[in-house]
Amino acid sequence: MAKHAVEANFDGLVGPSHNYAGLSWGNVASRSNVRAVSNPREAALQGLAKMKRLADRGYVQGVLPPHERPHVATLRALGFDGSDSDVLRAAAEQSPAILAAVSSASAMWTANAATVSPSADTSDSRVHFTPANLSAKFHRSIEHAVTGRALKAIFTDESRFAHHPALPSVSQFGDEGAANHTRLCGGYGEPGVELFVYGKVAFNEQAPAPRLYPARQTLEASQAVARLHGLKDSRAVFAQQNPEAIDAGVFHNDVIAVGNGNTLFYHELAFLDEEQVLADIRSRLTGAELEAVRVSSDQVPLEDAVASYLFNSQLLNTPDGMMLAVPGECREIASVSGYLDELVANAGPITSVEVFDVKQSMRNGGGPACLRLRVVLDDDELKAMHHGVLLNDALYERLTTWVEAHYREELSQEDLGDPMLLEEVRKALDELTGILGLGSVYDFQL
Ligand SMILES: N=C(N)NCCC[C@H](NC(=O)CCC(=O)O)C(=O)O
Repeated sequence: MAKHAVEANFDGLVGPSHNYAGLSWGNVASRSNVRAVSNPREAALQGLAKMKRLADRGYVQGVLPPHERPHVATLRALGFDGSDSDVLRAAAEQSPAILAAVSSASAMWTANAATVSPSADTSDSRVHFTPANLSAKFHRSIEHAVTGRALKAIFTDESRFAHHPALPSVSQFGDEGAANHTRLCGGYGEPGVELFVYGKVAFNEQAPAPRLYPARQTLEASQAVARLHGLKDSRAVFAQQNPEAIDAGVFHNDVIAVGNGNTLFYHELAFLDEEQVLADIRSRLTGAELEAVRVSSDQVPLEDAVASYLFNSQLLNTPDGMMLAVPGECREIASVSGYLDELVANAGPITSVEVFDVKQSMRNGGGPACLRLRVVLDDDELKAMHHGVLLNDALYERLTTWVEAHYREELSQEDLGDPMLLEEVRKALDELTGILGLGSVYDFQL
């Protein structure tokens, strides 16, 4: 009999170095806000407010810590030397672009932290985690070591949780984690269908691929993760993302589709072969019929979907149907706002829409769904994990006070070489691992 299980959402706490460096070619928002002055404090508080609202609604809500940025260890590996201040000064003078890359707070987008397979789907009945190598972008490729440490510190019991290292960090195995992975199921505790969406086939140059922007995820990476997690063929579907969508700015599948339970909410241009994707899911899904909520280009043009991040929403169960947690930008674009009104008026699986303000993150191309990693846990697994990262009123208050004490309200590209920033970050993060009870996860703590 299937066990009772819940979907826990782990949001990335925005780090104190949150800034706009235009690092992600192919991500329209990142490029259009390059060099804008950021507000790290507001960004972190917006993220915490989202977590709090969802925790108050009864969802299991966790927090994943930000990473140490600027990452001095990476600068040293690239040949900058001397004291930490010397390293920062030299990087700022010789290569502001490298300094910006090692200063990004991009670990906040935890949909890219890892791929997670629930125990109901895996051959050894453990929850499997593979941190994403994020090899497509230098600034993100340095995340997986600390991400892996944090996940191991939270999910420690080896009899229940299996941790794999990230895939080899080369473009052929480019892996962007849960942003290109969604799970359809009857109930969370029942075996589900894991949909892996890839942008290109690495070892077949004839296969369709985007022309303008990079495909960050390969089929080979998705298949490797499915193998590592012990997913049977009957549990996994591999589908190619529509190259046209990637070239329109859909750099991850979660910018054009989101699934929850038996429901797949997607744009008609999401997949290269829509009919095949639906057929593959339908033939594997047990215990429920697939509800395909398809949005046509007539209803919402692709460019409006990208600009509003309509599909980068969280799709959550409520006692009466599903709730779509959308970014505020969805109400600013007429086609999308009108579509949302129709969606809830129709008698479909999505019965309500709630708006969340995550503008600081959105300006770097990160909506509500980018900010969270979903981990389905049965009751015993939930009991076994480390509870210090689960948000309750007390933790929310503590983290809010912590942000207010340590975060700046303005950060420009010129500030990244300031040795004081590094000191502030380390002091804040050292305190944070204490608040969350995580032990030592950062290089400067080891
Ligand atoms: N869709 C999901 N799941 N995640 C969104 C990630 C946004 C992130 N932006 C950035 O890394 C921009 C950083 C900058 O330009 O400063 C990225 O492109 O990888």
